[in-house]
Amino acid sequence: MNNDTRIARLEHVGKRYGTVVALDGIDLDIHRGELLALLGPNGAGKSTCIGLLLGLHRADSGTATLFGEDPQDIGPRRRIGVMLQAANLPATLKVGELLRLTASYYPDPRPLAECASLAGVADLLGRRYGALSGGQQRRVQFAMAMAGRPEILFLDEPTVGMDITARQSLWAAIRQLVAGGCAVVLTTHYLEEAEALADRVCVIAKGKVVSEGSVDALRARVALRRIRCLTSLDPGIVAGWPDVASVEARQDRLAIATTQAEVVVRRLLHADPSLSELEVQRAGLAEAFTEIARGADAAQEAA
Ligand SMILES: Nc1ncnc2c1ncn2[C@@H]1O[C@H](COP(=O)(O)OP(=O)(O)OP(=O)(O)O)[C@@H](O)[C@H]1O
Repeated sequence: MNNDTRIARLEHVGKRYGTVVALDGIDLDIHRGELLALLGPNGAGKSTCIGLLLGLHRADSGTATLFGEDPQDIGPRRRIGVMLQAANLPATLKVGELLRLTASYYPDPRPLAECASLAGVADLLGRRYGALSGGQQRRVQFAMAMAGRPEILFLDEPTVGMDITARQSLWAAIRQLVAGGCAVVLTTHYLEEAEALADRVCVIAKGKVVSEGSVDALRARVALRRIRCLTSLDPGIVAGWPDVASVEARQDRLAIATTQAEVVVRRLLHADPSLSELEVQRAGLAEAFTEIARGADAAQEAA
């Protein structure tokens, strides 16, 4: 990607909390208008990366920059929007009041009605924040995060606690912001969320980037494919065939994992001519992620 489009950077950043190494010389670039998903197990260092770019912490070594400046300066901070995991907002304020207050911090705020409609909180404006459900509160936080027309939006696990409809409408709103040129840095444990939204995925483990690329590129690293079918074949026998990595059986349905889908499909059709509902799928991001994390662990043990 073109270096001129970089708007936020971590360069060789190290960060410790006492004896805990949270970031171990990490490099990360965020480019204008992209949606970058940060993935990684609990404690990998994702929130610490975001905290450094927001100017909430200082790096022990290396540098963090936002629009080429120190993230603790007010200039770059006016150009970002944030939705953190924990938001401590005054419970007695009404949603409309919270949105107006947030807009007042910015030189050219987005109109309140637009924020409310994008975040799906237009019908909550008169309600007290503290009386909202967890999912509704998250949507209000999202509306606040975009109030200043940010050039980068940091979303730390934004859809935790949301039902499926709320999650999908938040995804639609995120897509709309990205289409309008806003960069988004998203951390999530929902891999289908990264799969649905991300241009680029960075997998972090133990304070380092262990893998990086498009969703498709990461998926392609996993050669495994999954065959599903309805068959009377004995799962134990299929599990013993060459090239079959695993077999899961539920009643007459089999799910077979293999790197040689064509070979196994041919053998299945030959062994059971009445086999039906055949499906072959490439592994998803979830499988790729598990394999990358396992590979990173093995590399660390070998070092
Ligand atoms: N304020 C703090 N004091 C002490 N240790 C901390 C602090 N914040 C984070 N850590 C430690 O730093 C490491 C990285 O934490 P971080 O919150 O960045 O991980 P994460 O990838 O965001 O995890 P999660 O997916 O659980 O949110 C962890 O070992 C965590 O315990």
